Amino acid sequence: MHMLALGLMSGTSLDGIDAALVETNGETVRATGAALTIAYDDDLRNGLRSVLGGTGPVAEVEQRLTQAHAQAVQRLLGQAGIDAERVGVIGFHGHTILHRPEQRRTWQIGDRALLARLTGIRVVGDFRSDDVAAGGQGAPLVPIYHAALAQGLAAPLAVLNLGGVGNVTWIGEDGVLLAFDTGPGNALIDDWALTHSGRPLDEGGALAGAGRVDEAAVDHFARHDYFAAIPPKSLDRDDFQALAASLVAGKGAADGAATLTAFTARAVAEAARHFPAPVSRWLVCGGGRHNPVLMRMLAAQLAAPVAPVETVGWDGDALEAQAFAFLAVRSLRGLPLTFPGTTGVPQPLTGGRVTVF
Ligand SMILES: Nc1ncnc2c1ncn2[C@@H]1O[C@H](COP(=O)(O)OP(=O)(O)OP(=O)(O)O)[C@@H](O)[C@H]1O
Ligand SMILES: CC(=O)N[C@H]1[C@@H]2OC[C@@H](O2)[C@@H](O)[C@@H]1O[C@H](C)C(=O)O
Repeated sequence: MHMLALGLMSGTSLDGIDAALVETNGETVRATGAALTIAYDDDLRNGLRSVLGGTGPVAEVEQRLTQAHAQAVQRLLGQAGIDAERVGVIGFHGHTILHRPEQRRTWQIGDRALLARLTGIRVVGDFRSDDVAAGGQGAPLVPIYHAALAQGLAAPLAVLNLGGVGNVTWIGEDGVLLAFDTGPGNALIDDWALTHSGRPLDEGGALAGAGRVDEAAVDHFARHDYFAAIPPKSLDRDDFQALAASLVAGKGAADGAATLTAFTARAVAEAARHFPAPVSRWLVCGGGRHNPVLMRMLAAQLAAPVAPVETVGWDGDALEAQAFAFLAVRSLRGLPLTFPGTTGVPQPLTGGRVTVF
């Protein structure tokens, strides 16, 4: 049975909370509804930064983060004119502060019971733990949603998400999936922009567009073991931070931004080498598709056409939040969230924990 579900995602780029409504039975999507993003205020963003890695005032930041999510729910429902009683479930990803699947650890903060109490809606969260406990990568989780949306499109195709980290879903004929994190998405570019321009992102790729790419640095970057490793594989937000920082140290603002942007594009090109068969096109979602310099670099490096997901009628800003609505419904129904081809888990596996208010 289809139900109205509300998905919430606080992504690795630390830009804010995405919230979206979806009508789904966890297998097909009948309709997507309203969506919004609430940017973090500096206090909460700094609070989140201070607990990355799993240390610092985690409990206090978790409470503030959960309250901000409750406000996102109220605002979305207010804007859409929908009563909370009509929403069957909230899919609450929380915020990843630690991701070490090789140690069978992944940690998303977010207080399900508090969110359920504040909204009066049952909440599914903790989507990654069961997968990691079973030996999976715990990420990416969105591929099964990509596959649901892509029903009817010509395969093979690739759906690329450029958030803080990049991840890709290769969808073959008969819906076969291979998915993994590609490398850095926007996080390195954002951090560089903040340090060198005082702004939390390279708006429109303005900095990168004015700079020159250091191709030798890009080649060096591409020799990192991660790119040759056979997928599935996943990353923490800052896994490439030290390497990237050393490769752009001493560069001017524009050249550094150009080179970091080229790292992201090259990581995607390296990812394509692992595909079982070439794709007919790349559909791009996530904030990175708003960066025209990054999109141009991708188009120059990839063999198939590259376009934002809007070309096929999807909403590239709301897609991850929609996915957690979809995954929450799958969780309630006991349907698997992860698969050998998406996280490397030995068998298709259910996941998520439900809390009723
Ligand atoms: N107009 C723009 N110009 C350049 N970059 C942009 C623009 N808009 C968004 N971005 C980039 O997209 C990022 C946000 O992307 P998104 O919301 O997809 O990330 P996320 O969901 O937090 O991450 P993840 O998918 O890793 O969880 C911003 O931090 C910024 O780097
Ligand atoms: C551990 C974690 O939170 N990973 C995020 C991150 O951001 C992008 C990429 O790295 C992806 O693996 C994942 O998020 C999306 C929503 C996913 O699981 O599909």
